Amino acid sequence: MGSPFTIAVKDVCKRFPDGTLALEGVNAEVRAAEFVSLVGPSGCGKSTLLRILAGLEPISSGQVTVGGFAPGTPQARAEMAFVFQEPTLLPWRTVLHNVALPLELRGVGSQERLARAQEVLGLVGLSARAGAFPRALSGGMKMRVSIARALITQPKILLMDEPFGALDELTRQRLGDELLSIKQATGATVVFVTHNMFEAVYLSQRILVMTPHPGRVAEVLEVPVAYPRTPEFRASETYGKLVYQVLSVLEGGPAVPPKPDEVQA
Ligand SMILES: Nc1ncnc2c1ncn2[C@@H]1O[C@H](COP(=O)(O)OP(=O)(O)OP(=O)(O)O)[C@@H](O)[C@H]1O
Repeated sequence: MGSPFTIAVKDVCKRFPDGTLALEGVNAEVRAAEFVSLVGPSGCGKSTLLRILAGLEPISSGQVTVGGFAPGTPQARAEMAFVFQEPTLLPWRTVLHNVALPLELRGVGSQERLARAQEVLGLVGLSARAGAFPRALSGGMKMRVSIARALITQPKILLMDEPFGALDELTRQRLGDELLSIKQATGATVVFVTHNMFEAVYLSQRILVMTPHPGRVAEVLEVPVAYPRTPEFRASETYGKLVYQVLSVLEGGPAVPPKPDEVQA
């Protein structure tokens, strides 16, 4: 997947036409191949920020670059894919043809796009269901299809808006592990919106904690634990302390990091 790719958000404000000030003075940077989560209470502007990065929403002031390009430009769009909370699959198409759709829209020939669709279905463990229709899939499987569809264009950046929000805890954890494997295999940069602090700590290298009215980045927390993350990490004291740290910032308290000797390698 290649060249370094970074997201830079400088002093961004977003006011909607009805006057709502959704974001004010937001600064953020995402390094190439980094996994960054956006967390914060409902209405703090997480989805708005993600939609701005995707070029789906204009900013009112400030500066945003995605891999050096303005969001929404063909160059920026070519490098990213968006995964929503709802898998939004076309019910009349098989899994394979849903996954192949982005390549079809780019004019890639049938043989090549179906071969690539098979490949990415393998990445999400769904090769055996290529011929199934969405109605025959569980919620977790539908989300895997949605992720495969996002991966088929080999995006350098994956923007994910609460992708596992509608799933049960176990499926959520499994998909989280799969997502980290995919991220490691593809070198993709991931920006991930979640309400779940445990999920944010488990998956991320850094967490941007946002606060509302207007939406701001209150704190940037490092998760100083190397990949691969393991079930032991979930059971560790470090994990609990990091989650507590995020919650503390959300409640307006200090971001007291765990002491270095408490952090696992
Ligand atoms: N199209 C819109 N027009 C006006 N206001 C909007 C629009 N979209 C979002 N907002 C407002 O902007 C603020 C941020 O919304 P946003 O959806 O980004 O928050 P969020 O942190 O993603 O919330 P949630 O966790 O509930 O999804 C909220 O006050 C919301 O009501």
